[in-house]
Amino acid sequence: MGFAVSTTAHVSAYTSTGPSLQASVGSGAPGRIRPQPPDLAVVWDGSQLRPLTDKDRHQRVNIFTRHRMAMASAAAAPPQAVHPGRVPSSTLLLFSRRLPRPPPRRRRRPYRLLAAASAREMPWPHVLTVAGSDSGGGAGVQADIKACAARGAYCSSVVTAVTAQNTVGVQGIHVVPEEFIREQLNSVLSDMSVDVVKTGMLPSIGVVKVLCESLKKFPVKALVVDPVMVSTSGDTLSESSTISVYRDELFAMADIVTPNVKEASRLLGNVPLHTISDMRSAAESIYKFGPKYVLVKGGDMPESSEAIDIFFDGKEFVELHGHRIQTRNTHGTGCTLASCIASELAKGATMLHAVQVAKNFVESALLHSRDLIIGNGPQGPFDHLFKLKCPPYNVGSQPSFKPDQLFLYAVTDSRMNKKWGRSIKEAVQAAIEGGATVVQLREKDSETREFLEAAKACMEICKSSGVPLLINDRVDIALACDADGVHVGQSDMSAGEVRELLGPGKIIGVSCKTPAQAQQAWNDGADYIGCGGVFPTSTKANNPTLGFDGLKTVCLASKLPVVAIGGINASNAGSVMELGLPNLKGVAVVSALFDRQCVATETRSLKSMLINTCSRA
Ligand SMILES: Cc1ncc(COP(=O)(O)OP(=O)(O)O)c(N)n1
Ligand SMILES: Cc1ncsc1CCOP(=O)(O)O
Ligand SMILES: [Mg+2]
Repeated sequence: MGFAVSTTAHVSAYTSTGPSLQASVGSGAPGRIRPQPPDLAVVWDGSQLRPLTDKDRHQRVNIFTRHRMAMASAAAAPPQAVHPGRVPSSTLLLFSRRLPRPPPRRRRRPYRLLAAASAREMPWPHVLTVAGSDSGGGAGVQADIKACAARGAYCSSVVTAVTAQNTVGVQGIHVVPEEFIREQLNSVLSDMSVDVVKTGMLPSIGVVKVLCESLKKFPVKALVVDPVMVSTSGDTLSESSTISVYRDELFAMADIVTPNVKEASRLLGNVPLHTISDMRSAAESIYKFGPKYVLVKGGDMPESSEAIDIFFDGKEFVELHGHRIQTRNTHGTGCTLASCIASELAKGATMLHAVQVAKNFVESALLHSRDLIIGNGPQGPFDHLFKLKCPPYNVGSQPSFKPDQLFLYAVTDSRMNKKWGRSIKEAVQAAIEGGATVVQLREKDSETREFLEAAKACMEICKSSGVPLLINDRVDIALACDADGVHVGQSDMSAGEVRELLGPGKIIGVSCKTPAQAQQAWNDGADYIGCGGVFPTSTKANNPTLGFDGLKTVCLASKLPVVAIGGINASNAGSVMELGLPNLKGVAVVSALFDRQCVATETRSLKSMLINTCSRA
């Protein structure tokens, strides 16, 4: 008897016997998750089964509530026979009665455990695009998937139509039957924890209605409506009769609607839109159809060196100014912009921020793609994944970070260096000599120019000894001296923004005191987290002490390797490492190394102590 368990998914068997549930012999291979919706979903809280709560829903695990009665009975009489020892608490269990082969000699049909998902598992921001396929790959579903990928969101797709299309224009359209669009929507929305739905080509009234019905059945965090009606080549993609249902039904459900000036004009009965003031009026009129925000895009407005968009939140207008990039490769910009907005919303951004990020992204992509040649027509596609070709991304090296480098993490301090009469360079040299495995320059008082000079000198030392050099807080200094990475705290630039600036090859650390911060660091693309202060410290003022309990809580929640910091020295570092937390990779130390006469000696003895402790464990 028992559960077949793997760390991320579990397949086993489960029987319902009257009002209570009992475990039965495990069957099926660990790690396989069946795609069909389960009949029963319950949460294992570490000691018993309980029904799902709203809180569970916010953990973004897949939750199905098709058989509420079954759930209720599971809660009413928790099965004493179930002791899934290795199933972590807060685990969502999904069961189905649909067995591949009904097992013999059982009076009742057993529930088969389909999957278990820990609430701690990392959510991946998820955008569902409901749009048409562009065979040329520049717009539609293809653009949406690339845009979401570039912005770090997962993108599922419901295809509403298949177009035969290239850089010349649209040669043919095959609309997917409405019932099959409904089936695709059902498949994705019933299973995949979609955060944001983004719409593109919705070819008919029926398709818009099917979408509205599905969204009522499966509500999502946000709906981004790009009212695609006519392609840039002038071909009609949506019957003009859909305009009324767009306005009356879909817009009312939308968080943002993103027409270009031509679309805005059509939505408003072909009113002429020539000026910024016309765009503002159009945004106001479209807002009255019910969306929370409107973005009227002015990229097509002639005779302007700028691409000005109007953002309206019902009260205020924001004029968003961008550069007009001179290129033929603009096919798919609308789809891309809307998908980027959707991705940012899925990641938790506010609407205006999402729009600004999306606009910047499109502008950068156009800039990088302006000389690309794909196809012979007047409208070429652009490169959504241009960043893969940008300098920090193509240096030919794999991201260099290895978690074991956190083992003895030396953090410099300008005041201590002054006190002991040594330069930053001398301090770093000594720490490396003593065996520091990574160095951080934490220079709170230095002038920028002086700091940069010192950082450049330290880079030379670190490079030649193979020890990564990270810069605390100052992304500008890190960029200027080509440091190996940056460490940021909760009030510094976010790790996501730092990643944008540094690229994937650099190391990014984030200070975290809570599981939520650790989760965010992971979402933002950080490489490690620093957690502390573990012990009281006078090096950093007003820094709460977490103690072992706090450190443990954060480590258990973190998907990233952790370095402990705060009041750590030779007498307590061993006890930190002896906590035996698998992702706790080392200790970060300031005063115990640098507020001492001989930095190299202190570093060496702390390292020996750590090595001894860890080799005993
Ligand atoms: C490894 C490591 N962990 C935590 C910190 C603290 O960073 P932060 O929270 O930004 O505080 P300041 O260092 O900026 O005062 C760190 N520097 N390194
Ligand atoms: C930067 C920082 N972040 C949390 S505690 C701390 C200071 C650690 O310094 P020390 O090792 O001297 O206690
Ligand atoms: Mg900081």
